[in-house]
Amino acid sequence: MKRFSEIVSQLWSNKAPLEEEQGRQEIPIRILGARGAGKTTFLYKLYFKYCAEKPSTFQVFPTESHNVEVIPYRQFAFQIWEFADIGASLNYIKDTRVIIYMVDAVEQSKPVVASKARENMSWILKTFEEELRDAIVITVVNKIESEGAVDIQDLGQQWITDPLLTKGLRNHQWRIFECDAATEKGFEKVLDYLSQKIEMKDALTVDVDRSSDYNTLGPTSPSILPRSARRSDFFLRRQSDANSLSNPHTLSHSQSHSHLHEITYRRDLYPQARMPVAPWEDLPNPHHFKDKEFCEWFLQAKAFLFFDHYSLLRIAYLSILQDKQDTRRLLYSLRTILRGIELLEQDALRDTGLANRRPEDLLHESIEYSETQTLFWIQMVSFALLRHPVLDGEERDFESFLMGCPELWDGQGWKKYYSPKIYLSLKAAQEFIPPDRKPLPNAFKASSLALRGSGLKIDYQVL
Ligand SMILES: Nc1nc2c(ncn2[C@@H]2O[C@H](COP(=O)(O)OP(=O)(O)OP(=O)(O)O)[C@@H](O)[C@H]2O)c(=O)[nH]1
Ligand SMILES: [Mg+2]
Repeated sequence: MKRFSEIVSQLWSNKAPLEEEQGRQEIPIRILGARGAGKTTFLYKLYFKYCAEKPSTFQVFPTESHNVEVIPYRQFAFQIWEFADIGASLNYIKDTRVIIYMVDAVEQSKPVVASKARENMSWILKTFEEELRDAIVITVVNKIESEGAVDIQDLGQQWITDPLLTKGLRNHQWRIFECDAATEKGFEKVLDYLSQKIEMKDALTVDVDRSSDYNTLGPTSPSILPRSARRSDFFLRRQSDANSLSNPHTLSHSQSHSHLHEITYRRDLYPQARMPVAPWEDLPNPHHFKDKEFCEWFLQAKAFLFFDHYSLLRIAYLSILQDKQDTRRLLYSLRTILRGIELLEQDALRDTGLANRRPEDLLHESIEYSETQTLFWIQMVSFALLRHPVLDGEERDFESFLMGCPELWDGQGWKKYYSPKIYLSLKAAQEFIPPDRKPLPNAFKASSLALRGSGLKIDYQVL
């Protein structure tokens, strides 16, 4: 094993003594990737950051076979190996806990290079499926600060829509990270993520007592919990908080989503849905957005940390106020976003090994997708706007609007109009069903009203 640090250890007096590595749990990590991706630079930038003073000149040469260093980080000693190419790594893949697949962000803009990387990764995952069963697999997009670098969201999208890769990654909680080894940007995110994952896996597999008690896991795995999802806001309860075992919507939840997932929309009409590829904790909390940002983010169907009743009312309000609202697009974005959140939740649950339970702490406040429920709330907001119209020239943000409409705060308000049997049914999730208890308050024709905010153009009969 060639340890660069052993060769140069005489040169720097404050190199971390080997004893410091002792007492830490050693974690084998393999960095794979095409030549020139920056694997050696990444390793030695880490080494100089955490183990030794950086020399005045630091030059990397193409790796002949492999390099390895031990980087102390938190309670771990990351034993990081990087290889010249895949061939050089084959004998070492089976004994690793982490695979980092590194790609060059600039090179990835070339379709041939990008597809080669995906092909290589698929091959590794398939060939070493058994050996890598418990490994953490991540992709690191290096040189992200360079001109011509790809957007990692786009790259992530390519990876998760590649059928072979998706198959290979299905048993891994794969994530994509960006970094720039030249400037050391993004290093901590990668190391923090790995530390956290390893900590969680160890807690589940080694300490049986702890793994059986979710509460003891909580503090050790903060990032999987949608912490910012637990709002302290005074209004609005979870729309589906009436869910219980006898709730037909709950029972048909997975079925309902899988069906909805099959609904196809004309992609040329709408921006392509972006599935969440960032680490869970990086997703934005919708309550932190200003109205305009929130609307833009939503209409691009980009992932949120959660999407609650409050967010639904908000997008309804903002889109009604826009002259060219497009309800189909709204439904499309909402469906995509909620599906993304559902996938993240499953991921988080799988991380905790508690897939068969829904521990209280993991419950976020996201609504579930339902066409009837969405259109019902759009209609309620529309009605509220009739009663509290926004005058031309008046700027009223959603928060102020909502403050004046307490009737919207209660997520259970639908019960006056619908029986739970209808409102929570699978059919209602898939298509709009008119209320069975009493008619919607403003079942008007959009063209018959001149007030701003009343021009809801929904192509549903009831409207
Ligand atoms: N601009 C920029 N250049 C980088 C970055 N990381 C590495 N490089 C450069 O990319 C080139 C290749 O880097 P290496 O670290 O040798 O890449 P490698 O993956 O180890 O390559 P092989 O050993 O040949 O497999 C070198 O010239 C590095 O200086 C980065 O983040 N930004
Ligand atoms: Mg190298």
